[in-house]
Amino acid sequence: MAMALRAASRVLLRAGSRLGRREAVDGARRFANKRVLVETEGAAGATRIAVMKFRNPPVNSLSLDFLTEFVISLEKLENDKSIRGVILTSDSLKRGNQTKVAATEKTEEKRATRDHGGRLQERPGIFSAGLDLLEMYGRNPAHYAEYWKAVQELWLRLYLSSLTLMSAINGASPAGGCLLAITCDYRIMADNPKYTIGLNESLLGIVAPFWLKDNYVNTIGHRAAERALQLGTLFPPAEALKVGVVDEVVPEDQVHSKTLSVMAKWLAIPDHSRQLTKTMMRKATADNLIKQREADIQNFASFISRDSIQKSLHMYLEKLKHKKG
Ligand SMILES: CCCCCCCCCCC/C=C/C(=O)SCCNC(=O)CCNC(=O)[C@H](O)C(C)(C)COP(=O)(O)OP(=O)(O)OC[C@H]1O[C@@H](n2cnc3c(N)ncnc32)[C@H](O)[C@@H]1OP(=O)(O)O
Repeated sequence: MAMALRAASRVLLRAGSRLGRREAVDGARRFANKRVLVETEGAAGATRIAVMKFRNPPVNSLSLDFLTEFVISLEKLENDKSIRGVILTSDSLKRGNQTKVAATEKTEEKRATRDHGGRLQERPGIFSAGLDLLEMYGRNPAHYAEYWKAVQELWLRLYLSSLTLMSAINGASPAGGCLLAITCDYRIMADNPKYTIGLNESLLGIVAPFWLKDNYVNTIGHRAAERALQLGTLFPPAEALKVGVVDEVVPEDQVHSKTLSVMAKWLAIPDHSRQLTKTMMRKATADNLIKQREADIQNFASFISRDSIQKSLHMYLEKLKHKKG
């Protein structure tokens, strides 16, 4: 009987659910899609916290597949009544023995950093490189529309989430990476001057959409957002803290523990009053997009299809490819 149970549980653990794999690890629970790993902490029956780790090599860009998996994972957590708080972070760790594959190799796999066993690796020190430039360059308008709908969906889900969301920013966080962070209720950033955060779209020759601009204004205020958006400012941690893009800066090895302790304070507040307050603060901003979603998709598709914009993106991609260091 015991053997049969063990065999059955092995089968269950191996079986991939529609949403991804589910495993039991050291008492904690986890499920994983290919690009998002979700680990939950806390005893069964008690309030639990989930940590969503991005692992979309090489730079956690928000590709269509990543956005889809992210939304599925978030929905799953929203539906789990024992989960009240979620931490967004990158799975990218400093690892040794990495080799950057030649820039002349074009496919996604080949662009990634690999270890000596040839396995794909995240590049270290990146929270998220933002929207995937390859989803916005050299594709057709139908693809742009599909992609933008997915970007909107993720933003709406995060911005209106009833969960307490925190970001543990353990790396560079430009543009769409900053978007992920500023949808959260609280942001803690690693104190590493190599990491920057902000909306740098203007440097790429593109423009942040109005709803992202609104989210930024709600976070850092109108004047600071006006200046930072025009200049495409990427703030190092100390400046990000000063302007209010992040709420705390802590030594890199304390980002996770600090986020957990802040989360515990937030979870001491009754859910219903915190959630109603959050909705009161955010609904108008989200409704502004909801009522004109389709027009926003069409605007994006036609804007990004323009020759001049494609040319800017091409130049930016080339610059990234040939940059030193
Ligand atoms: C009229 C108004 C209408 C409204 C229309 C709206 C318009 C659209 C607005 C959309 C809003 C856009 C938001 C965005 O998020 S755009 C993306 C912005 N992201 C960036 O600028 C980040 C660029 N990347 C970097 O700065 C660095 O890569 C980074 C600091 C993240 C990491 O540096 P590192 O040195 O570690 O790694 P590499 O630079 O060598 O990069 C490794 C490979 O990854 C490729 N890469 C990097 N970023 C991206 C990306 N965002 N998407 C796709 N690919 C990316 C990079 O090219 C390297 O590739 P190779 O190995 O082939 O060289």
